[in-house]
Parts: sequence; C-alpha cells; structure tokens
Amino acid sequence: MQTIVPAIDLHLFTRGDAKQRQQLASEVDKACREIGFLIIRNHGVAREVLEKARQASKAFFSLPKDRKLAYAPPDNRFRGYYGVGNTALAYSRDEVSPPDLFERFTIGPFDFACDDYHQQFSERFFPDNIWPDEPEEFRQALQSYYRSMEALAETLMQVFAVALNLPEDYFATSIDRHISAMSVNYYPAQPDTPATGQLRAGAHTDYGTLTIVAPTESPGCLQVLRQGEWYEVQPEPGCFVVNIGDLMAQWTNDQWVSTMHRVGNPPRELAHTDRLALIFFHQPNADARVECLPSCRSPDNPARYEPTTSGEHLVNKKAKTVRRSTD
Ligand SMILES: O=C(O)CCC(=O)C(=O)O
Ligand SMILES: [Fe+2]
Repeated sequence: MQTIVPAIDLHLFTRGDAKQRQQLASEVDKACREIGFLIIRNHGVAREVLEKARQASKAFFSLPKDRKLAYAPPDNRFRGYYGVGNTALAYSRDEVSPPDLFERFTIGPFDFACDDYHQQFSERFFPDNIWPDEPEEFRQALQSYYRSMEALAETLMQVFAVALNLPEDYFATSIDRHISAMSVNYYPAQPDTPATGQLRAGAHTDYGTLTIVAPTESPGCLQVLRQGEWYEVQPEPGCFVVNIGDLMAQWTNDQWVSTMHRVGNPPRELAHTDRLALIFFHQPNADARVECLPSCRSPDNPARYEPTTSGEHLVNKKAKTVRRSTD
C-alpha cells in the first residue's frame, strides 16, 4: 500500500506572512478536496503534553479488566471506558459487522461556564466525565491534552476559513462553546485470529468538523479509502493526522470530502503488537447552524443537504455505533 496523505507545515500559517498563509490555505484546500486527510507538522502542541497523555493512557489500559470496567458509563452518555465488544464504527453506516477490536476511554468538555447554554444542553452534550482514580496522573494528563487539541482545532478552523475564501474568524462563533469529545483508543495485541471481516476499527467516516489523531506507529494502522483502494497512513513521529468529518463536508456542499477510513489488523506475525491513538473529535457548539456555505453553492450546484445543527447531527450519528454499555 502506498501513502497518499499530504503533509503541511502549520508554522506557515501561525508565523508566516500573508503570502505564506495563503499558500498554506491553498494546500489545505487541495488536500481537503482530494483526500480529506492531512499530516500536520509544526503544530505547536508541546511534546510533553502528548507524551504524558500517552503514558497515562497506557497505564490505564494495562489495568486488569475489572478495574477498567469500574469506569464504564452507567448510561448512554459516551464518557468513560468501553471494552472490546461494545463498538463497531461501521454501524454508523448501517453495516452489520462484528465488533471492533479496540477499547476506548472518552472524555468531553469540562470546567465550562454555568450559563443558560450549558444548562440547556447539559444532559445531552455536557454530562459529567468519568475519571479513574488510577493512574493518579490520568485526569490531569488528559485534560491538558484536551485543552491543547481545542487550541489546535481553533487554529485549523481559521485555516479552513481562509482556505474557503472566508474571513479567518468565520467559524469562531460556531465553535466557541463546542461539544468535542476526546477518546483514547487502545488496540490490544491479537493472540487469536480476528473473525472474518473483523477489524481494529471498521470502515466509517467521522461525524464532526475535523478529527485530530495522534497514533503510535505500528503495524495494523489507519487506512483511507480512495477510488476503491485502501491506503495506509503511517504517522510521522511527533505529527498529527487530521481528517475532515461529515459536518465539514455538509458545510462545503461536498466540495471537501469526509473520507472513509478504518484501522486494519496487524499481519499475524506481528499480532503481538498493540496500538494506542489519542483522538480529538472536534464538534461545533450544540446549537451551531450548519448550512451550505454561500461560496460552495450556485444555481448549477444547489445545496445538497438540509440545514442542521451540530447537536442534532451528532445525536443522529452516534446513536448507531454502540451495541451495549458494558462488556
Ligand atoms: O485509531 C485511529 O487511528 C483512528 C480511529 C478512528 O478513525 C476513530 O475512532 O474514529
Ligand atoms: Fe474515525
């Protein structure tokens, strides 16, 4: 499998002059039209923040199963621990498939204002996080990482606005009270051969605006679908993989693509290797209206999607991916 995901240098936007910023935005526009995936270099996220989140996550997933299950959500809130067997990402496409071979720990917004907006949406989009007592540093490490991802997503949304010939702050008021989730996916070693059609993560598209992934390098990695072929995305050390989700495709009237992806199994001779990915699913404010951008439609190319809100869209998609709440 060859790789086909272009890499971009975010410094050109954050530190560059007007010409460099425009050049970067054009590269992003091209990548989002063609493949919907990017590798981000010079992203400005401190290496230490990433490493601490990784280490704390590894320590959590190496706990015995019954201790991890103590942090499974008591309801359908999409927070806390989900064991192998709970999720099949392909369900979101109404596919029937065996469960995915990963465990997941998910967090959402925290320390937000106690205002009308957050109260109105508290049950659906701002439920309490579930924090393990062990390892001790887990909560702090994941919260710091979440904050870094929020900042990076904000910068990327500015790049997106420029790439779409919009004012740089075009999306600002749609994402300032966002409902993004962050998951750590742990893909264990596979001593037993997976069932037919069973993958580390089944083929799916992501739901939101953009997803920022920090995967460990390993066999059994992320793959993207282009023109009927699967291509591997091997991460560059210290860089992030970013992909466009369905909401960005809707906003741009499918000019930008929300590309199908999956995580493959390692070859049997490397089945003893595991994989860990930190994944930030950026999702605009619950009440943010998502409607075809004026620059993406014309009389010949009318809007393909009904306007929606970020919250409605998320609820509709998410309901499909989980089978049961405990293992
Ligand atoms: O583990 C990865 O690299 C990506 C997983 C993924 O696509 C997802 O959880 O949506
Ligand atoms: Fe995904």
